[in-house]
Amino acid sequence: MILKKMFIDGKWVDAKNGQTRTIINPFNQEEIATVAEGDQSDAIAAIVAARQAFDQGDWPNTPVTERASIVQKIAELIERDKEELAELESLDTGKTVEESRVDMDDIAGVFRYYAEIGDKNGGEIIPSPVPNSVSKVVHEPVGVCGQITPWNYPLLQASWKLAPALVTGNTLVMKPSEITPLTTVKVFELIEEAGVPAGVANLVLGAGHSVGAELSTNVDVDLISFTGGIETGKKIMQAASVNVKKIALELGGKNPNVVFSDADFETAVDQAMNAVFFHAGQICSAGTRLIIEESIHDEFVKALVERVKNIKLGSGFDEDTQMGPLISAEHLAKVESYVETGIKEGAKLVLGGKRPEDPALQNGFFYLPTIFTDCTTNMSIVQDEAFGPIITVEKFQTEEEAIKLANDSIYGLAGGVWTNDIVKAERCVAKMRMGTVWINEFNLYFPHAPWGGFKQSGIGRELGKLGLEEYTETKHIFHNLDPKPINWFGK
Ligand SMILES: NC(=O)c1ccc[n+]([C@@H]2O[C@H](COP(=O)([O-])OP(=O)(O)OC[C@H]3O[C@@H](n4cnc5c(N)ncnc54)[C@H](O)[C@@H]3O)[C@@H](O)[C@H]2O)c1
Ligand SMILES: C[N+](C)(C)CC=O
Repeated sequence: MILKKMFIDGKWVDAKNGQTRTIINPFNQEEIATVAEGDQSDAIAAIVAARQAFDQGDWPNTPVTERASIVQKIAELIERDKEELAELESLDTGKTVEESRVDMDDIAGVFRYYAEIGDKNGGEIIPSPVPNSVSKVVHEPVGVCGQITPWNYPLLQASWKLAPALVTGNTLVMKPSEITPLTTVKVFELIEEAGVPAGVANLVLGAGHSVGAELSTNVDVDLISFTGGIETGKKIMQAASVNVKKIALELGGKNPNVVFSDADFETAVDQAMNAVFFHAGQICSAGTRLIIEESIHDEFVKALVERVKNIKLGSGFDEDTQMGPLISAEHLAKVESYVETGIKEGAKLVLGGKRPEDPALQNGFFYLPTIFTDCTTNMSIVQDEAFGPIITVEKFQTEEEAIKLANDSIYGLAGGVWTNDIVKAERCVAKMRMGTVWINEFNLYFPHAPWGGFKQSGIGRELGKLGLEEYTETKHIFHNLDPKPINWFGK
């Protein structure tokens, strides 16, 4: 099996310690790749390269139009290699190839978007209170950026960091999740092909506690951008305080999906199902907390169960598969334990709650789509992010109650409201404490709109103009065109 290497200072290298890691397919546990397993020393080498490329290299001062055309070239190369990338992503994560193809289109779109807006952040002249002077604000790259990504959308989450960092003139060290590094390795091949200079974009593979921890603590890293779980996010925030790094955190969610009785019933059922069971619920913005108006609750649950029980589990490479496996044995065990806790807490299991019995699925990390009713906000299955195919159903009688239930979470990533009453919809979303709220929609994101969380779902925003600004420092330049002594202390 070919060894996938790391990319440091423009060279493909093995881990200094010679270690490797085997990557397995979550569908059948077959080995799909061997990759270098770097550690702290490789992270330091990459940070040194990125620091030198920023402090002494040309990249930060390269005209933004030139950087943008390289970012545009990366988008074109991703489109050229879309099928290979999609298949790699599905091998690595278990998601369907159809889903991975959609991801690759989104990813190319993110690079295109930042190539387009990279030169639209040119700063401004501001009115100066001093005669004969010029006051202007400019935006400069932050410096060396550490970028850490999760396993559920490996390349998509990487693209949200790579594209804005590169176009704004930063240098970077990226660490993908150690269990799903393959598409990120491939994209670094494309970054090299597109002509990004040596040392500007570096890739280190390895575990969070070694490579990730070094990126978070090393004083030569100016910004750390992290997407992952809340507990890791807290550690990174603490570590980053060592040199008051800029931090951007995209953390978890426990997202409410509120359905009023006047919503379009069929659409709401269909989308409630999609909101949770797409990618086996391994989505930060999955609509795991279904909050239904009491008058339609029973009928809605019945219709949902009828639809969900037919979801076809299987290989992401089979055309009729609708849901793949979970990512790992550890994650499967975590999901199983959430379900056990839910039962103990008194939630009513109405579907799933176990692994499938189909012999063809026994080597994969599969779990059946699971529905709990009779849930209350004090239950841990309603509060904790299980990150699996589990939906909890709560009911409400009044709009106020619905909003209270929706907001009753430490998280604030995303949420949805289903109703045909546009005034009620606007009233509700105005009160929902989340970074993204959808009306008659769920789980939609696109490059132009910012993404990020309220409350403990994170700090900062990715995508949109704000996603570009995360990678810049703002500088005020004041120029006195007619300097004279002030004589405040006399002559
Ligand atoms: N808000 C968003 O946009 C968004 C998007 C995708 C995923 N997520 C969240 O990601 C989580 C799932 O991903 P995961 O299980 O890979 O998360 P995780 O926190 O376990 O790992 C994420 C990354 O952090 C690294 N890491 C682990 N320990 C570290 C440490 N001490 N220091 C530095 N890095 C460390 C890991 O190696 C990995 O690369 C879920 O909570 C999900 O909601 C959020
Ligand atoms: C941000 N998103 C929705 C693409 C992936 C979350 O896990």
